[in-house]
Amino acid sequence: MAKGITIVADSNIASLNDFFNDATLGQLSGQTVKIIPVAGRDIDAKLLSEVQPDILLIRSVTQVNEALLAENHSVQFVGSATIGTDHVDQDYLAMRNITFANAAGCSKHSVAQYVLTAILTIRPNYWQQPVTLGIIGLGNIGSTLAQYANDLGWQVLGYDPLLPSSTINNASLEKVLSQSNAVSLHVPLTSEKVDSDAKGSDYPTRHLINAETLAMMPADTILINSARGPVVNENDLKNDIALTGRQVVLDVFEHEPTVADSLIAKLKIATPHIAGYTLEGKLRGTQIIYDALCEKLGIIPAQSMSNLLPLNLFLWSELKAHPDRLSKFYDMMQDNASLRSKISGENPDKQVNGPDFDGLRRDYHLRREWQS
Ligand SMILES: NC(=O)c1ccc[n+]([C@@H]2O[C@H](COP(=O)([O-])OP(=O)(O)OC[C@H]3O[C@@H](n4cnc5c(N)ncnc54)[C@H](O)[C@@H]3O)[C@@H](O)[C@H]2O)c1
Ligand SMILES: O=C(O)[C@H](O)[C@H](O)COP(=O)(O)O
Repeated sequence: MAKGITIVADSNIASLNDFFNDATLGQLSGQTVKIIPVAGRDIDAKLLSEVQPDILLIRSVTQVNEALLAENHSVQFVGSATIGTDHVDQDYLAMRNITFANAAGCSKHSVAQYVLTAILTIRPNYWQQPVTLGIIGLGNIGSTLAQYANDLGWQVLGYDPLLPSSTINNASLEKVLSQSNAVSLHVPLTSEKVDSDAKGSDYPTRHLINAETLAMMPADTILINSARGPVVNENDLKNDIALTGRQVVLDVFEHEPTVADSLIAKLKIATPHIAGYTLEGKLRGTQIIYDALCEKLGIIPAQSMSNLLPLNLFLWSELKAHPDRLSKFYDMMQDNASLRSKISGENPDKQVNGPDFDGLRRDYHLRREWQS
């Protein structure tokens, strides 16, 4: 009897059992598949030492590094059903000869639609008037957002120092910040390169938005962060808002999953890291890591997300024709209210506690991604 395949997986990964089972993974070798679903923050070194799984499937809340895997000698594949990879020490995995896959691009449309919804919820007149949209980071999400902006006839000012100049990568950071009606952040979380450390960046994004860069932005320029919380220095942001009255939308937070009320109270819109949380975005994330695992195992994928998607009637073309239907496509203020309803405690420690923030994400009713 061939040894079975044991998988430890973040229980917040969409449709785990549909993608990872005897039929979808064991059809060649006759192997049985055992999935152990665990809350992402509870996947720890003790668990991996005791269970010794073959495969580890995670999302962004599990830090994958030497501390997690030092006592584990069985994992051969790590899949993160997310775009961001700042929670994974990829150099360590490579040194351990552990295959790694993330879900690049999986929720690019979902996040771009989140940003459009934020801007048009705050300023519905932007449906009809010329807008300059600043985009910092022009990869999968930033470039997708630029497509939607162009579709609305908006001008795009884009800044991405790691990509060649283009029709959207067309401005300095200063120009994007100083000449846009709204600025949206779509960069990975990276730190200063130290010596030959491959993990660092020549263009680090940690605290990219700080007192100096905020001062370059006119007071009425909207700022939206749906990238990673630490891209924005939150103390500097609070001071900027107090000074300028800036309208700011945050989906990610520097000290997530804890979020201080002293910050939330200053925000125009605050949501619990759900910009990518559509059914399509999450299923695509699972599909991509499933396909990568099949490639590792040398088998043909036997499951497709198309089998799992109900009819989707949300059409971007319809919304463009009927902007008044935006709240029926995505009522972002409901997510804003849900997060604010979780604020507890007494000043000066009023905050959203971590378990409540995580609960909002775990129980989130997945939106539908607008189809073109
Ligand atoms: N809030 C959410 O639900 C959510 C969902 C998906 C992704 N994200 C975050 O969004 C980030 C971006 O996603 P993506 O799919 O566009 O990633 P991507 O890797 O396709 O693109 C990121 C781009 O940022 C650029 N970049 C890097 N450093 C920069 C800097 N200092 N200044 C300007 N540009 C810089 C890179 O050159 C790249 O083109 C992810 O890394 C993830 O952290 C958040
Ligand atoms: O990087 C991404 O794909 C998104 O930020 C995603 O939402 C990760 O967050 P998670 O749902 O895994 O906590």
